[in-house]
Amino acid sequence: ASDSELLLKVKDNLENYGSYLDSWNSSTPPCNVGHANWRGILCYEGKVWGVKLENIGLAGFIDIESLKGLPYLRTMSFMNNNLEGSWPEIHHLVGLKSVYLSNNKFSGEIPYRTFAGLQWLKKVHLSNNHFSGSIPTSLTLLPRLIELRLEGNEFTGPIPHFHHLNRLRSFSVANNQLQGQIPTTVSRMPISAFAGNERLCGAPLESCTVKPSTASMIVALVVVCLAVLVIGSVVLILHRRKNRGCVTGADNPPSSLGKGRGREMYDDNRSSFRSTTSSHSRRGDPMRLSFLRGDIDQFDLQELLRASAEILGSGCFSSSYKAALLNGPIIVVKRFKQMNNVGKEEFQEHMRRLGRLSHPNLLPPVAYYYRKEEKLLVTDYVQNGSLAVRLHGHQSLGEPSLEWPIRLKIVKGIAKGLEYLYRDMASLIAPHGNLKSSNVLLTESFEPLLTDYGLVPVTNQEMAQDIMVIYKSPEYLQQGRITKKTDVWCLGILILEILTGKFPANFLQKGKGSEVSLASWVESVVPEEWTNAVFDQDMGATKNSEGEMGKLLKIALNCCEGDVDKRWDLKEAVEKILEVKQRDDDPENFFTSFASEADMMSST
Ligand SMILES: Nc1ncnc2c1ncn2[C@@H]1O[C@H](COP(=O)(O)OP(=O)(O)OP(=O)(O)O)[C@@H](O)[C@H]1O
Repeated sequence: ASDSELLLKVKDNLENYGSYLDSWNSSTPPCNVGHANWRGILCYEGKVWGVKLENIGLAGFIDIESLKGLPYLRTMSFMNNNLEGSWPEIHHLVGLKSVYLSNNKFSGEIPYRTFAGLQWLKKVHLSNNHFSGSIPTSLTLLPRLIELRLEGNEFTGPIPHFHHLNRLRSFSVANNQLQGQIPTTVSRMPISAFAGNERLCGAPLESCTVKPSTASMIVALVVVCLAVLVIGSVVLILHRRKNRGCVTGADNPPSSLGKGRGREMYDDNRSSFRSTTSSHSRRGDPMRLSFLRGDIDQFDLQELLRASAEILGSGCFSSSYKAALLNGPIIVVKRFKQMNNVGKEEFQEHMRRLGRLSHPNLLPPVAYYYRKEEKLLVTDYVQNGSLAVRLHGHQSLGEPSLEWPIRLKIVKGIAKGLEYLYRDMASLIAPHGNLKSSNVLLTESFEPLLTDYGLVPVTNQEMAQDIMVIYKSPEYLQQGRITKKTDVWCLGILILEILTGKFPANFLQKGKGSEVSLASWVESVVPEEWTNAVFDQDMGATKNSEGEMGKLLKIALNCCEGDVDKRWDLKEAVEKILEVKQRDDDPENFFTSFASEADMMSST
């Protein structure tokens, strides 16, 4: 559809604009080069880059589906109107730099991932609406955020920990119902930014040493009891499966990986939390779930009690269960089988460390549970399942295979997530330790999320050697050592798997070099034959893209280099990966340059 058709649809869904939008009609395009024809439309070189409809008493709803079709849309303002209803899901407006919805009547919770991936977003103005629930945690990851105005809503819970606030010049969460300690990252803001939230404490407000009221103690007690019941049910379900043998994703042929397997098990193993809860709680085990993320009120524990558990898969290392809450998020509870040598303090400290990590390509744990013989990690459920299933199980699931642009996006996301782990878990020799396709999950927009990272220090050493991918590396198999470049080897093998569609035989190895590795097979084929013999035929290579595919394949081979001294380090590998383009003739990153020019013009 043309810009004009899309914007007319937007108009159709708005109400009460009177004659203000008379210029919005199909007789002229919204933009001519140099100027706008339509009122409230901002143009740049003949392209629609902004919609600004303020102070006109608008009602109706914002048709985001149509706005999605405007590739150059960078700013959107509907301030000072009468718009109501739930949060307009701006998640897909990926080029957006500013969003102004203040002084309307929007209400309800804002999905916590709604800002994920909106990497250009600088200004978010949502003040004086009726938004409720937690402040969405995805806001905390926006790298360019300079203005965040959330005052005058009904947000509850704590203020999340923001990561990129050096540039922030305008911030307010005043007049909400927030509570808890103000994170140090925002404590330099003026008192007025926090005013009107009775239960907030810590600098710049008063310190947090107030005695808890009786009411809050009762609430805390109820929450702990519910947590005990929920964990009881999960533990019981997990116990039932305890001795059913061990099948690692890594040791399995691709056909039995992931979703397909999960579905088979679903029928046999569907369990109700409620039915198992009561029997387990009678035994009165002292159990406590520790939450690592601020927005825990997303987990309504009473709802959890009514939820059903479904087995996603079970490996040597872990078994994963999906639990669907009635009106809330779907979560995954993962039980680890090989962590019983770790002391409580050490385990807790490590989990807190993992909980502090935050990056758009990581799936952080939400909560954990520690008992000597049981370790559970709770994470969000990720919609599109694992990369392993998408690569190897898509045919049996009747789903289309992944095209080259998506595969490249996945590789870049994995590289960025790994780079972050190397920076923030620098003390670990292998900051990931178990990078493989079943530990890469895909969001709805196929953004990859790394999981099961940073677990080497809390895993039993002798079992880790059988389970974790780093211990399949040439340096470990030949010299019994791992290095800072061992995760890079795992990355290389993973990229080969993504490009060839073949499951890496390396991971099947129990002993030394018993199988031809994926890397040596690729190396045995001459580059001229790569298009026909090496690249996954389902990837859709074209004359324009195969050169770039070849570049990525060479990068992977450099990462898989058996001689650790010659192997690239992570920094070099990531730099090279991020340089790969979708096509040989990619225009000089038009998107990026346009975005920064348009920003200079955005006076709003
Ligand atoms: N949060 C999640 N959302 C969606 N699917 C998940 C999630 N966590 C795990 N899975 C999927 O569930 C299945 C089982 O995962 P799990 O981590 O227990 O085993 P694995 O990765 O196959 O093997 P291993 O035990 O060696 O880690 C895998 O297909 C995995 O991709």
